[in-house]
Amino acid sequence: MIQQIYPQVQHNYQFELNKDMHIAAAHYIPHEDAGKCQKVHGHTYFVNITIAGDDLDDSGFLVNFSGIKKLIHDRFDHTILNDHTELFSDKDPSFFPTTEGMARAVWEVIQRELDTKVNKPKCVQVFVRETPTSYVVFRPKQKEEQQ
Ligand SMILES: Nc1nc2c(c(=O)[nH]1)N=C([C@H](O)[C@H](O)COP(=O)(O)OP(=O)(O)OP(=O)(O)O)CN2
Ligand SMILES: [Zn+2]
Repeated sequence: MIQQIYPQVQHNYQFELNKDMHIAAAHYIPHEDAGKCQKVHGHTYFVNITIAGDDLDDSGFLVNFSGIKKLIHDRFDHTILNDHTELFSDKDPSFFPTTEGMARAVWEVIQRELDTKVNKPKCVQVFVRETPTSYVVFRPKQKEEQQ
């Protein structure tokens, strides 16, 4: 597992947890500007997910680390990202499976799950490294009532 320094996210929650994982997946970017990346190719994505909150659940967890891994790793590992048509589209550039698109998709899947929890944790940052030299950070827009 790569150990690295992550960009920090500002928040006022008392607890913050981070879960790292590797995901082996293939994709292609359906646009001529993507050059060689228009062809199907693979990456070992490195993903760091940051979740924060003030309240713990009945297990004393903000959220179970293994549940987070299951949700994301089991869904995407050894798949073709473009096949996840519930999250990505080959027609709408806003939903191409770019590094940006992957970071936002991971956030959406995680936050949807967190919204079902009684202690209401928030996913405050998703970091996705696609190659040794390229990464994206996704942070949700803050709503007025959030911290
Ligand atoms: N903003 C984005 N730009 C690019 C993306 C992307 O997802 N978002 N993706 C690609 C390619 O798919 C590729 O996987 C990554 O490109 P790049 O970092 O250029 O990869 P290299 O290994 O060739 O880069 P080096 O600078 O030689 O290390 C392209 N752009
Ligand atoms: Zn790629």
